[in-house]
Amino acid sequence: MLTVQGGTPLRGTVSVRGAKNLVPKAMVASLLGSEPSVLRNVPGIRDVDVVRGLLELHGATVSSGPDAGNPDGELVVDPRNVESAHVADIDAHAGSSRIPILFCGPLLHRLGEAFIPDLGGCRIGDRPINYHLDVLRSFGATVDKLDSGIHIYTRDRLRGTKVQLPYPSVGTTEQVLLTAVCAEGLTELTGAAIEPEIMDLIAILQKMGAIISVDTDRVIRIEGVEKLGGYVHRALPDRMETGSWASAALATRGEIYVRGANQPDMMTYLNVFRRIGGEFDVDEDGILFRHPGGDLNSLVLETDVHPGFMTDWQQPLVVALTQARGLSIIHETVYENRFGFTEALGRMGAVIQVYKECLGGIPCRFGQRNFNHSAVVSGPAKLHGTDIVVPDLRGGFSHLIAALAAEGESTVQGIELINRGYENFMEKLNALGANVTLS
Ligand SMILES: CC(=O)N[C@H]1[C@@H](OP(=O)(O)OP(=O)(O)OC[C@H]2O[C@@H](n3ccc(=O)[nH]c3=O)[C@H](O)[C@@H]2O)O[C@H](CO)[C@@H](O)[C@@H]1O
Ligand SMILES: C=C(OP(=O)(O)O)C(=O)O
Repeated sequence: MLTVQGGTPLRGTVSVRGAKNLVPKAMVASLLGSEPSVLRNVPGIRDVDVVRGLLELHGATVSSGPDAGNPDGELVVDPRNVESAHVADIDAHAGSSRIPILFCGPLLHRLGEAFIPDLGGCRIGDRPINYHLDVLRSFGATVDKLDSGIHIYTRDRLRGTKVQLPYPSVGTTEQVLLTAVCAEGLTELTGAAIEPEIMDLIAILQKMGAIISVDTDRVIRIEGVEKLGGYVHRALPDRMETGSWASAALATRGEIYVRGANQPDMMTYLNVFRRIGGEFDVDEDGILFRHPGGDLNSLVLETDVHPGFMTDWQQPLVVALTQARGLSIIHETVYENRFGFTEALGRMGAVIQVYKECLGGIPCRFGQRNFNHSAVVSGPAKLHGTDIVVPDLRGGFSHLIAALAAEGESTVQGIELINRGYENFMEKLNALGANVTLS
């Protein structure tokens, strides 16, 4: 449990490393190669440990790692001895992250079959995998749902296909990429997601020998090749963590320099940060985020797929908006259930009302479907400490910064969930002058 004494502005420097939404997938991609791959800038987060464990279960050798002796966060994955799709304790990884579903393409190419445990990840909506399974079927694989997970297999080489996504799903776009690169012939994906982490994955696959073109209007074409090699790659920085610290600076009236932050990937966030009244300076090594003093501005915001405002930025920003003058309206259009964390904020004194209606310009998939996916925040609210149980990764970080912005003491339980996406967050909080103690 964490005890937080709030009310002190966070000031100082934190470093961000490779993106949680790229690094584990880059590790999976290494399974497609005939030689070892080297990934740099790997953060010490739980999602990386989970994928490392899965790769080792399948027979890959994973060496180095993000420890004190490895400041560059280098990870070497040697897939040459991968020979097992059905690993006895794969269920030990059930519920730990979303990544296991992305092992399908590489394992089908290498071994002709894959066993996928039940997936984890944040409980912020139903998170079905119907698009993934439809895509795998369309490449020619057979999908059997078992009590313990899913068995996917093929006797022949997978064939290129045409896929049209009903929604630009990040994971399904990655599923198509990781499967199509070694399938026979051409794959055309329309309605693709184009998040920066996907572009970085495409860069990795190209280094391995893949032929992938990203056309206009969310169309990606992949020409399958017979064989891929290894890669050497430095992962792009984590824009979700960058946005989280930026929101923490606003919420606590502080000033945080995020070393490693990359402006091009933060464009949309930075525009919103400036509209709220936040100030920032970009230099070669990172971005300095600061509270301007005085009042913040309220605003109307919709989350969306890239290049829109990313859903993973939403929860920490809501905490900052509790301190803005006036009414802010947030319409969450990516996940149907991402406002559960506001209940604890309400107990801390925030004034937040959630609505089932689409309170935004774009009617989204969740309108008329009974999901609380819009929120109205009224501020500025004086926050006070309370007892909190972390609900999910970003919700947990948001609770933490709310506790740091609040007057008095809070207790936060379940902080292990935060390790899934924030490297060394306790050390970083201490470096920023936060008054937090672990017991
Ligand atoms: C590990 C990782 O990279 N996670 C990110 C990834 O999640 P993830 O890849 O799981 O998110 P998706 O983009 O696939 O999901 C977007 C929407 O599509 C729906 N959907 C998705 C797949 C499917 O088969 N059927 C279906 O209906 C989902 O329920 C959701 O409403 O992208 C999200 C959107 O940027 C981010 O919030 C997550 O941090
Ligand atoms: C929703 C998130 O992640 P995941 O898809 O891994 O649950 C997130 O990082 O905010």
